[in-house]
Amino acid sequence: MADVRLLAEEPDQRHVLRRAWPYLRRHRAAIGAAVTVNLLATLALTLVPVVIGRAVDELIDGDRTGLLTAAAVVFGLVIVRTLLLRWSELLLVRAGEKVVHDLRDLVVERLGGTPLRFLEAHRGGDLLQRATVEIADLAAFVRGQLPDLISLAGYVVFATVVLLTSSWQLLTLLLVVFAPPMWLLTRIVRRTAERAYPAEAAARSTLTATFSESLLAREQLQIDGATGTWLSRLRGDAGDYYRRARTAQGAATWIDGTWIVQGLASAALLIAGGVLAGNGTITVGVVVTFMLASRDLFSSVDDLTLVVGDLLETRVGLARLLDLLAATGDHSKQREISDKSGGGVPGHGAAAGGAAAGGAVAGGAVAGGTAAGAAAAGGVAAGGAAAGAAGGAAAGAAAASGAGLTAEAVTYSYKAGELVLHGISVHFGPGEHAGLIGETGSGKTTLAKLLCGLYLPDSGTVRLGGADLSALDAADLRRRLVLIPQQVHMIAGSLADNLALTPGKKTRDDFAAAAAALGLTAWIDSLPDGFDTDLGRRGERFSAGERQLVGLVRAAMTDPEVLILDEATADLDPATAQRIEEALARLRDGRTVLVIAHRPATIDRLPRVVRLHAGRIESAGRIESAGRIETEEPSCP
Ligand SMILES: Nc1ncnc2c1ncn2[C@@H]1O[C@H](COP(=O)(O)OP(=O)(O)OP(=O)(O)O)[C@@H](O)[C@H]1O
Repeated sequence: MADVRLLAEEPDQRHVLRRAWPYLRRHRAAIGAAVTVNLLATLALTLVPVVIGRAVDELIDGDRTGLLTAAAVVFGLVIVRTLLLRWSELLLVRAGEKVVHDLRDLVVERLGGTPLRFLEAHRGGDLLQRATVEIADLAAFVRGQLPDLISLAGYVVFATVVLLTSSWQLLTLLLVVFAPPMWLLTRIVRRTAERAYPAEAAARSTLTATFSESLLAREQLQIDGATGTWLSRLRGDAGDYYRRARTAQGAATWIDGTWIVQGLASAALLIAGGVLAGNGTITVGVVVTFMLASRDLFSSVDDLTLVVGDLLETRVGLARLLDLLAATGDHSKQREISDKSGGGVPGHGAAAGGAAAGGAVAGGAVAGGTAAGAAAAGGVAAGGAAAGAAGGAAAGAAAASGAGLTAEAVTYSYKAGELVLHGISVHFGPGEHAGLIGETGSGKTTLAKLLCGLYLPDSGTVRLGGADLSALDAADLRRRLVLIPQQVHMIAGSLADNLALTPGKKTRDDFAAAAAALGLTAWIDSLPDGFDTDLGRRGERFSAGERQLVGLVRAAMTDPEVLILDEATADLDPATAQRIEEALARLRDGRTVLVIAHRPATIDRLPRVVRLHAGRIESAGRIESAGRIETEEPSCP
């Protein structure tokens, strides 16, 4: 089984910020400005107890003007702090929202480009949780707690400096009475939270996944009478989440211990301050400054512990998000590397290395009835030459149109050690029309997904016009090779909304022209609102056959070189089957078409049929279908 990096349920929490930095770096100026303004606001607040302490001393000395000046300065500081804080909040929220917005875009982009195998290896609900809820939690933290976190942390630092400059004796006492128990409590909270929060997040994700699967499978569960069994599974997951959430809440109760520590520290400071002021070591004003500043310091540390609790929770979400970005980033990196490795074929078979084989198979050498041009291209051309020979042998269907599609010794497994395809070698020549048949589970759909690049083979190669699929640019590949699956995916909305899901921008005229070209105008006109017909959620008002008609119209607009149709097995009423056959007949001219055929009528119409049996091409097997008997020779070397 080819490597797919699986997401960790409880990803590594270490160095999360450092790992997040590459995604934050481009916003560093905005973040830096916001943090600076926030710290200036905090500094203004820190100076208030100092001014009040001075005013008390001046009052004791009988200087009433000093008191008035102090009152004015305090008022000024409060105004400055309020304005600066508001400004910093706006800056922080703006910078934070930009980061979150970028992350959201990146996740959507990465998930869109990630191999199907990766998506299939994970529960949809888990991916959804990471891509939506965890980003939303991050956004809420940025908006709600991040400004507080910075200003509280800043206050702790500034207040410590103020206390140190006011009285080292009282600061020493404070450090002895307050710091050790606080350090111990914070450690306990951190330790318990580090265990409890990731476990809670993982359990929540499992519950979301189970819940979303119950919604998706609701019909099936009711039909099978399995609702009870599923509900007990859902209850089990909910119970597990409840237990872990309680443990996480238990971790938070440790935070209340800080009140006791603060009370003890205040009492000790008051007594020591009184003694020191009494013997003239410090002034009463310094004691006042100390008491005010230390109260603010306590409540800052208190708030900080709470915000740090939120921070730890957000860190878990961020770590899970980074895990998703790293895993999906690995895939895009792989594609990037293969794009740069010289196999990239931006156009139709025109790139170094792939060019000769691609060009030859796609239209040149083979059309002229010789594989000589391809043979001259060396290594890559070996596939092309063989392909040319095989294409020529393919019931004379090889035309000077479309591109040849070749599987060379392709293997694939969904689970390690359990091969579903055992070294498939097959070639469909340019312009050839062929069928792929075989019993249920023989691997037809899997082979189709490999042939169109949705899966990458564990070993072996798939070539389009001689070029390795994995080296082709993804967007180019999607334009050149279209797969219409058994269950065409539809989105909520109208027929027009669904038809618009093709590369490039398409207008109503394009829809109408494509439908007309496939002989489907009468069918569109028969729909209640034509192209505006509402198809319901995920197109559930259309049968599987009608969805395939939508797929065929999309394919006509994309105009690919190769079309693979995985024929629907269900819901094919005679009228729809007739429409599909007619549309396909009109669409197949000038391109390579492979149909995974289930119905005898379809098989009969195909000039060549390849049979799969238990993941192997049945060598020299006899293909029997509705009165026709052919011999299929493996057509790849
Ligand atoms: N996503 C998947 N994860 C794990 N196993 C899978 C997956 N998809 C298919 N398989 C297994 O791979 C094997 C081949 O399945 P595949 O769908 O390719 O067969 P098929 O010939 O197309 O069948 P059908 O005619 O029923 O569509 C089967 O044993 C199937 O259970």
